[in-house]
Amino acid sequence: MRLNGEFSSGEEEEVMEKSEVGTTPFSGQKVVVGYALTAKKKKSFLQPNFISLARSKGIYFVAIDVNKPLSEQGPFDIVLHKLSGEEWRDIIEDFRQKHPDVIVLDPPDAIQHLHNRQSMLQDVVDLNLSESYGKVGIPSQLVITKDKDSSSIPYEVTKAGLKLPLVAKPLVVDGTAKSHELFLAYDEFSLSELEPPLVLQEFVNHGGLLFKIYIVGESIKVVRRFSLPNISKRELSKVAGVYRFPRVSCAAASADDADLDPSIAEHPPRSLLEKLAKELRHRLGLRMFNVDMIREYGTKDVFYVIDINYFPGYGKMPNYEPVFTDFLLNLMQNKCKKKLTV
Ligand SMILES: Nc1ncnc2c1ncn2[C@@H]1O[C@H](COP(=O)(O)OP(=O)(O)OP(=O)(O)O)[C@@H](O)[C@H]1O
Ligand SMILES: O=P(O)(O)O[C@H]1[C@H](O)[C@H](O)[C@H](OP(=O)(O)O)[C@@H](OP(=O)(O)O)[C@@H]1O
Ligand SMILES: [Mg+2]
Ligand SMILES: [Mg+2]
Repeated sequence: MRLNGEFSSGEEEEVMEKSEVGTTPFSGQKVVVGYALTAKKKKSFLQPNFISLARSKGIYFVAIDVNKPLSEQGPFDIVLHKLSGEEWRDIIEDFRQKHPDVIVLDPPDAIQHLHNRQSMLQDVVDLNLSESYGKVGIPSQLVITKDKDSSSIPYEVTKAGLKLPLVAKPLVVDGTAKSHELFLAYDEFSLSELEPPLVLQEFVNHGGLLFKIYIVGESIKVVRRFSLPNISKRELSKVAGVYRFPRVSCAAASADDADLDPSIAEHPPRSLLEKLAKELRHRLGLRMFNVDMIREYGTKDVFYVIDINYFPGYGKMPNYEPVFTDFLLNLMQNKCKKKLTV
């Protein structure tokens, strides 16, 4: 009998027999993880090695059929999801309300908070980290709402006192390629070529290196990626215009093995990352996200968070297979403990 469509095992799909359920460990039980992911995400996240390791620990992944009622599928212990659109948000929220026993990763409202480049960074602003951890802020930024005319942007920028150069980012991040189309602006007048809604963020020199901090529950992994190079005052005085730039800090831009100036490449202090991750997990109400952080060039401990992504490309995080397997098992263990104490 087929249980909820397919199991993903890399390229091939397997069918799970109902009789298989309940034969391997999690305290003698299987853990069934329903997933609702795009084909791209499924490919990058549910890699064969991960599926095998998880299965050896009793974790099974089952594709959710978005065309069928969610409550009629499963039963699931955990639901993993990253799909865009209001319809899906309503479905998953309704499911959470009706099935409080199922761990939904993560709540749709909390994910939605990261879909806006202004609200995503607000919690970093509100953080009050003791300076002994290092300083963490966000670059000065300005939101240009949809109702604003492009021609008013230069005035708005001057009024807000933003310093050039600026990075112009689409306000809404909705999983489309367009929401990752970024521009560097060397003068405020050229910004009127861009289409609101936008976030205009001061460009912070950071020696061309970015720290990607992956958070999975309690676990924190940091990787280094190449980024945009410093922009000198001289360059700024000579160049004008807005320039679209490609996805600079993607996985192909790994700088983990590069021979770099230690003052640029040294990881942010562990104590700072632990405090930051703990606070953000709590404030955002999310367990699966990453944070893009840069160190201001010429400083030792002045950091800026420039981006936070929900359910990022974990398939590119070193050692993601055991980290995720343990994460899922821990969630189950904690759920059992809670049940026992109630
Ligand atoms: N304020 C800034 N100062 C300096 N560099 C920046 C700034 N903002 C963005 N960048 C550079 O541009 C890149 C893309 O910016 P950002 O991470 O905000 O975009 P994104 O489309 O959300 O990326 P992701 O693929 O991580 O979701 C960063 O990785 C960094 O290299
Ligand atoms: O540099 P990372 O790994 O964070 O880049 C991510 C990117 O930020 C998005 O989270 C992508 O996920 P989707 O938004 O779901 O497309 C990731 O793609 P993935 O296919 O690798 O999961 C990027 O890697
Ligand atoms: Mg980013
Ligand atoms: Mg992003």
